[in-house]
Amino acid sequence: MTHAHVHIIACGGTIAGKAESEKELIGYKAGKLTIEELLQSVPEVTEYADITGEQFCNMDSTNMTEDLWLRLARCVEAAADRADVDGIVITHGTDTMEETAYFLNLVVHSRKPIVMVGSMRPATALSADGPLNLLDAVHIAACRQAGEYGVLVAMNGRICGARSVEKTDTTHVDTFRSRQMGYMGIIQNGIPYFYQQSLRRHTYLSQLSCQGITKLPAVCIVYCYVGMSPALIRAAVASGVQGIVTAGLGHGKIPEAVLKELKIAAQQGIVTVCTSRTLGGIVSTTEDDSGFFRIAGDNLPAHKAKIVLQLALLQTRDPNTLQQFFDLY
Ligand SMILES: NC(=O)CC[C@H](N)C(=O)O
Repeated sequence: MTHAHVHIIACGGTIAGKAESEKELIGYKAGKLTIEELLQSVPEVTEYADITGEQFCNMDSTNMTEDLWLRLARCVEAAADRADVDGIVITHGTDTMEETAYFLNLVVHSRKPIVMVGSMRPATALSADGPLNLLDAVHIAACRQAGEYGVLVAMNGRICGARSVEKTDTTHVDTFRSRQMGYMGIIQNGIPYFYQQSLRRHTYLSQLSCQGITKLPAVCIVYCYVGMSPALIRAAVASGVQGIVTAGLGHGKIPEAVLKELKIAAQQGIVTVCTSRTLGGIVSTTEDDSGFFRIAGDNLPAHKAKIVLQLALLQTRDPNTLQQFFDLY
């Protein structure tokens, strides 16, 4: 049987992390091992696929930037366009993995498997979770069917979709979940099993794109809480944002004084997208008596709604048209 060719794009994170001792699970440096060293820790990968690798960056994903996202999207797309590549694995720090996964899910227009993977324990730890996670990710990327479901996150035996995946625990290995929508699949003993897929547009069906873009539109997130100052909105406007995503209360509610500032911002063409800090349920469209139209972020968390808004703003600034993107993606 001929092997699938899986190309690994390495970005760093804890999976490439090193600590002073094998007992040290927190005080370590992320992004230290190279892709070659990572692969040495799990030589079994070559039994299941022909592996090539490239070091895209080697960093703590806390410092991921939108500029790197644009470059990474091009790198992934270039790999996916290669006739000799069947699937792609991206190793990445877990802190921003859900954002990178969703960004790539929207802008990489490929039907080949794209699987993101990381670890919660550094490579030097007792019971490091990286090697098995990496082996699992390679198995999934070698499985043609996996390309149907958009960008996937494979961690701790679970397969999550990019739209719904969330990091739910600061340090535990069982941190990546899809609490609202459930896992897309499970990987057991090297075999991926799929149970569901997202009906929201992604990868080969996505009409969002960052092609030819050197900078994403500036959008910020404002978290709502008792005692918040409307000055936060004025500061955001002064910083030059084109849009503001609110992580609102309950059904996306925003304190009156803050809402007033958002209405003023709207007069300058700055759009507001409402999400909820509850991280569960849907925020639906609301228009108040003054005709101030707030875009509804659906059931996306603020940091994912921000990505949709940034990509949609590349195509339109009309709030009603922007809303349609949130209904589709
Ligand atoms: N478990 C991790 O990967 C977290 C380590 C680091 N902060 C990162 O995201 O790269």
